[in-house]
Amino acid sequence: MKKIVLLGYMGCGKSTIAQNLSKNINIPFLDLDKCIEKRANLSINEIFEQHGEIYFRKLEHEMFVELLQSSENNIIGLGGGTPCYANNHLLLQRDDITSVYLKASIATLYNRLVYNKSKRPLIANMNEEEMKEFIAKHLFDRSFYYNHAQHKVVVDDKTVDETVEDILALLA
Ligand SMILES: Nc1ncnc2c1ncn2[C@@H]1O[C@H](COP(=O)(O)OP(=O)(O)OP(=O)(O)O)[C@@H](O)[C@H]1O
Ligand SMILES: O=C(O)C1=C[C@@H](O)[C@@H](O)[C@H](O)C1
Ligand SMILES: [Mg+2]
Repeated sequence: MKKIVLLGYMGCGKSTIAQNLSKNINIPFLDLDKCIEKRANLSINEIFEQHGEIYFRKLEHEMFVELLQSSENNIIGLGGGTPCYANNHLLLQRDDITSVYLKASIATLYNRLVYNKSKRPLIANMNEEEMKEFIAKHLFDRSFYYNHAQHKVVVDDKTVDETVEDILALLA
């Protein structure tokens, strides 16, 4: 089986869906954000605060390339911004991987992120109105990159199990 790469905006469910998919098909899950934190020995927030976003994007690209190079079979959950920097979107089209964009609407993303923003440095300090506007604009800008995935699964109004089923159908 090819490596499976899940991508999409912050809060679309990459980590949650990947963990469930991993249990279902018994393939290990690697969360790119967690791999970066381990390598840097700092949280994502600390990397942004101490070194800035450009440094983070460099680490993110290096780690993504490294994970794709390994011969191990796994599911990789990307960071929300991974496809949008360093030409990472082109890597999504490699023949030796299956890439899936978990597509969520602005409303779904807002509802999931509004009480869960402290560990997400891009939105951590925004109020509700600012967040709504930010997500709408940001998702619009990023969609170009997300749409380079080989497959798209809409996650709105679906349970975790339903989304996992949709991905399994793509892999069958
Ligand atoms: N049907 C659903 N599918 C996936 N996640 C859901 C669902 N319903 C609620 N959630 C919740 O949405 C939140 C965001 O999910 P998750 O952290 O997996 O997103 P993410 O894409 O990995 O975000 P990030 O890019 O910030 O790491 C979690 O709190 C999760 O429990
Ligand atoms: O959307 C983004 O740009 C980010 C999403 C998170 O997964 C982290 O990778 C980081 O907070 C940046
Ligand atoms: Mg995640």
